[in-house]
Amino acid sequence: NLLDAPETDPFEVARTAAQQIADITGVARHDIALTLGSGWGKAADLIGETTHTIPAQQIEGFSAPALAGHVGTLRSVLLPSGKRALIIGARTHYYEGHGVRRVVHSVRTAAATGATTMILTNGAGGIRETWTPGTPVLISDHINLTADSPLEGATFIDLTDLYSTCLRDLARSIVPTLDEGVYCQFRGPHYETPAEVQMAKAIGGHIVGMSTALEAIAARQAGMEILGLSLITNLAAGIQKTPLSHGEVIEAGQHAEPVISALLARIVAA
Ligand SMILES: Nc1nc2[nH]c(I)nc2c(=O)[nH]1
Repeated sequence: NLLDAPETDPFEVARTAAQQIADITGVARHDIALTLGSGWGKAADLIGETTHTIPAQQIEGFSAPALAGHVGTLRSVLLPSGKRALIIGARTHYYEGHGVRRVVHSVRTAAATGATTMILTNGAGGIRETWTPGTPVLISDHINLTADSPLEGATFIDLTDLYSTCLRDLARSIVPTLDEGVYCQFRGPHYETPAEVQMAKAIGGHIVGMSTALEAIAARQAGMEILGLSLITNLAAGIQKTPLSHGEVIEAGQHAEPVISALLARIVAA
């Protein structure tokens, strides 16, 4: 993959990818982009009319998906407002070991298509006991525990209000019961030990996951306004008394799907 070569300019690859998307879809500019994580896949069908579905590996810099439950496609969706949404169903996770450039390529590509709003969704573990599996929560801030960054060189970027207060207020105006929390991105692919979950809690985290933080930093670098949403599919290790199972996680996501997809559709329509 082009992005693996150090001398490659990742923004050049994103511009190429964006041009390919424009050529294939005939859509010169997309206004909003959404990355749909575990449990959020149905939202694409509810937010508007999909006019084009592109296998992600056809686009420069994207690779085939590594995880069951994730589809490797890019979709152009016509919203009722006439605006265009780019739906990224081809997330690369940091734990795949392809490097941080590949993790954030989809965000950089979305920005290059013209999108100014980035909605990042994921499936995650909850530290708050009140969040039963299937609960969607707004991300208010993040703690990046990957010890990595998508930024290269002396690019000092401010991350204040990274998860737009304005967009969170909008989401809450639609669903007042929406809670929020601080998202901790771990490297994975292992889930946290109970001690690590207690550490995350002690440092101010409420949600544990393996995505999103690095993507949000890249979205801020691209000047996008960001909304983050986690679907709590399990209580984090040690918070619940039984061991975690990937099957349980997928099942909780599928169960919550219609509810959270409708929520996302209403936020996008607003
Ligand atoms: N790190 C981490 N990632 C997750 N993704 C999902 I779905 N559940 C979890 C979890 O409990 N921990």
